[in-house]
Amino acid sequence: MNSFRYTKMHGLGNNYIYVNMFEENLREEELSKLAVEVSNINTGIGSDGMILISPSEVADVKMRVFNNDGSEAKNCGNGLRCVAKYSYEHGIANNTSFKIETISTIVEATVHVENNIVNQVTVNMGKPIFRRSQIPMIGNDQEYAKDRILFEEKSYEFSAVSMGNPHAVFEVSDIKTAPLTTLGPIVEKHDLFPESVNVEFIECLPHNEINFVVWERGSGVTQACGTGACAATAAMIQEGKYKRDEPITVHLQGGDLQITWSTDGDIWMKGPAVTITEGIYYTQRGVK
Ligand SMILES: N[C@H](CCC[C@H](N)C(=O)O)C(=O)O
Repeated sequence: MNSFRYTKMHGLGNNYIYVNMFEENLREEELSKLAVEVSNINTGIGSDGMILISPSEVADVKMRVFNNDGSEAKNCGNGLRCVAKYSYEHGIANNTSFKIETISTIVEATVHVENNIVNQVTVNMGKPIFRRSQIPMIGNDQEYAKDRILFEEKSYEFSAVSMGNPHAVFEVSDIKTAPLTTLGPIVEKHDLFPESVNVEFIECLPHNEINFVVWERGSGVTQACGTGACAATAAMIQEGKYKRDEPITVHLQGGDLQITWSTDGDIWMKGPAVTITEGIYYTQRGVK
């Protein structure tokens, strides 16, 4: 029987099993299946996926993200805040601001500390990508990718944005009636998206507020999606609904994120990170 230590953390209810690879050494070929195993609420620990906190050659720490279907993701906003919290509290990072490497980018995180505990984290998520070919999304290459999908005799228009990972953002009049669990999985695997896609339904409110629900690529409905909140905010500012440099409050099912797209081009995300529990996971897999 093999075992390894884990920490379960969440960002607005978007929860993952975090493994400190400075101390553990899980085998590369087992990672995808292990993510599926630990995410199972009945036979595993239960989570939206697994996140590895590893040494980096180009930043202070590296984050690798596996969805609960075992697919590896290129970025994760809620995961970045939890990795920042963990790294600071466990002495992996020695300053309150430091760099985190992901598959798609290197971001700068700043932890907000009270009595040596990190409750809030601000992350510079870098620049949103709108070019169709870079989402990636098939079709004629546009600078700002909008398209529409017919579903149950209604036409749903969406904007495509990448935050290092792909997002299809649907603006609807009321998210309570959005076809999240019906249209969400169809769009996730739609032929338009060669690498699949995360699917957000949003409702634009006055006073710089957005209501938001998400069907995540590789995990289904989650309580929150940090990169999705950034993607949705960028799309709505691009469409003139809100302004650059003004903080937008995104109301996700698990709580609020503050997203600001600055005129210098970077998107800033501020929100909570919470440690739920830590323990030892036992597995039949040859993980070491
Ligand atoms: N499902 C996403 C990864 C997790 C993103 C989300 N949990 C976040 O907080 O950004 C993908 O496959 O691109």
